Amino acid sequence: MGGNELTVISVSRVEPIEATSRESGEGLSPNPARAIAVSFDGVGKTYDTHKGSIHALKGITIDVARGSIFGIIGRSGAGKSSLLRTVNRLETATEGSVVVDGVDVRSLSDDDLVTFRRRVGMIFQHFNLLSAKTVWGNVALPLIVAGVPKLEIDERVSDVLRLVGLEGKQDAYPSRLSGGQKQRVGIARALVNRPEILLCDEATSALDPETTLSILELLKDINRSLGITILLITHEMSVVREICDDVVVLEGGQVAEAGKTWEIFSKPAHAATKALLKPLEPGIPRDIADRLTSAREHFHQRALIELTYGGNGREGIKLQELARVVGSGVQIVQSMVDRIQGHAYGRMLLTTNADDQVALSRFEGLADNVRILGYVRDDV
Ligand SMILES: Nc1ncnc2c1ncn2[C@@H]1O[C@H](COP(=O)(O)OP(=O)(O)OP(=O)(O)O)[C@@H](O)[C@H]1O
Repeated sequence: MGGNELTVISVSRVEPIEATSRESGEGLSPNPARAIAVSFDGVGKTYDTHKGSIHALKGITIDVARGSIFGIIGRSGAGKSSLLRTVNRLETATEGSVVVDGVDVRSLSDDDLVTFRRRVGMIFQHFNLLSAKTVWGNVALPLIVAGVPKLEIDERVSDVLRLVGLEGKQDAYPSRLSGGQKQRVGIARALVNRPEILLCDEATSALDPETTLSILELLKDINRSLGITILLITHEMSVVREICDDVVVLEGGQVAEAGKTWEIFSKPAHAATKALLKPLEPGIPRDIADRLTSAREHFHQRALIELTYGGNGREGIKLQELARVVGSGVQIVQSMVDRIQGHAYGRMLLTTNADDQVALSRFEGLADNVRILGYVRDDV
């Protein structure tokens, strides 16, 4: 799609998908039962294979807020897909309950399941488009299967194609589309039934970074303007940081930790979360790491001090406070500050020739954590 990938989509031009949450104000409802879109309660999943039973999920209890974007992360094999697929019963939970907008998914008859699945759209990493059908044919298919009259199909398909930025592409075949355009077709197909929930299984993993950003913008737009709750699996932590309100970290089929994205990212508690977030850590610059010693070997060496902040509502390091302690032989050698959901978090590396205890007490109060990483020669 080239430049078109960056088109900002205005969703206000199309009919809102059946009033569900924010559109109708339900997302602000004081009734907590109405504020939950998906409730997993003690969910377990066991696969019986010829090699024995695999306990993919154990005792998963989490709520997904209506109108939120909810990230599911975890290492390979942690149970992310199994959990996501219990929502539209592509996999049936073998224990506990999955309640979607008040419907206990496990109790649905086959007929009711067909109707229910129209309320839950899904998009996939590899788009799952039918190559012999045009864009129009792919997007219209769920409506044709549901027996919707042709005129209405035409109207709804052109609405969603406009929504995802694919006007004029209805006659193209998937082989003629870029990865980003194919995923837009996948999103249009998922939205054409006017779902209340959208499940995304690694929806951006096959896309380049620029296209990923444009698809994330589109998902955010859909979530905000149409109030659709989004459950999203990804292995890209930058995707979670970019769009998820809440996140659950799975490990070995269980919940390792769950919470607001900014809290989990700024203060990861579980080893699995720390491992997943490691690539986002700035690390120690190589030239400094190479010269770092664990003990002060002679008085010329300066202590390398790490200040980390975030997760406590602190708005970053105040320059005024920093200025009070800097100036006396303190050098900033690396600094990173970022914001998630309006909360600052980050890390700063400093060197100082002050005595360890003096240095630590000086920087205490400036950050949430202060520690000496080692000692370097004074020519850093
Ligand atoms: N249909 C199946 N039959 C048997 N075992 C399965 C099936 N689907 C998943 N599993 C097993 O269940 C466990 C969880 O798999 P799942 O695909 O849910 O994890 P995941 O976190 O999504 O992994 P990945 O990131 O690699 O896709 C794994 O041990 C997997 O091998």
